Amino acid sequence: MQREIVKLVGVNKIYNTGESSITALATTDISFEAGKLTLIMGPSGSGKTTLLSILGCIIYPTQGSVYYQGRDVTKLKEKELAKLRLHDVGFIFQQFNLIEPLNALENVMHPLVLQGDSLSKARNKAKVALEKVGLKDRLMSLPRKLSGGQKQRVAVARALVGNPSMILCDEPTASLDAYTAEIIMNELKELARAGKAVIVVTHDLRLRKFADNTVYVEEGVVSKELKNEQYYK
Ligand SMILES: Nc1ncnc2c1ncn2[C@@H]1O[C@H](COP(=O)(O)OP(=O)(O)OP(=O)(O)O)[C@@H](O)[C@H]1O
Repeated sequence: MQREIVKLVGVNKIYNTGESSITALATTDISFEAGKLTLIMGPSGSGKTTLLSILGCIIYPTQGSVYYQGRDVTKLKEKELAKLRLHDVGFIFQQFNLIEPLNALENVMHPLVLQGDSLSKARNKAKVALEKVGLKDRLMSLPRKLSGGQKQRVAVARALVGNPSMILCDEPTASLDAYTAEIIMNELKELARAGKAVIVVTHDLRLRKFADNTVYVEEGVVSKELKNEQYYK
């Protein structure tokens, strides 16, 4: 049975910049399921990050509702949204966003400690997560001592350690070589197979082979069809 994690109903986003307003996302109805890796593709400025930010409860839509596991989260206050993000959503970014003075283990422990886990519990869970991504020998390494691929694997461990139901990735492979990008995409695919909804924003058409679904965003319009392939070349 398909399990819907997040659903947008009649969602749009209009940014008012003073003199003008920009429709970053046109009215959209879409849902994302557990167990699926979905790519969000589109040219620069088409609205991908806006869509991802709405899915991750980072920004509110201008209109419409966002149902997270059946609950309309557009009604929640910012503090409640922050709690939801911390517990239910894992984020992975192009630039890894690791905390430089903390080693790999501490970086992965960090969200657990924020969630209220004791240090020893957080340490144990973080070790297991880092082992899962093949980094059990680098627990004490600072980010600057790690390669790009290893940094991104620490970020994957950090995103999965709290057992979120959804993992959102913004260009997770853009700073990596093709070989390392494949390793990271395989790890993300495994997380989807383990039952998470994994949503990946990318410009890279080569990543389509990892996707269960692909959605395209062009000028704020979300669809299942790629209309302008030349943008991706
Ligand atoms: N905070 C903001 N205020 C005003 N306009 C914004 C804001 N954020 C995004 N926009 C505009 O909304 C549109 C969509 O931006 P968005 O960042 O979602 O695109 P994108 O597809 O993620 O682009 P890229 O691939 O270059 O990261 C763009 O025209 C952008 O300039």
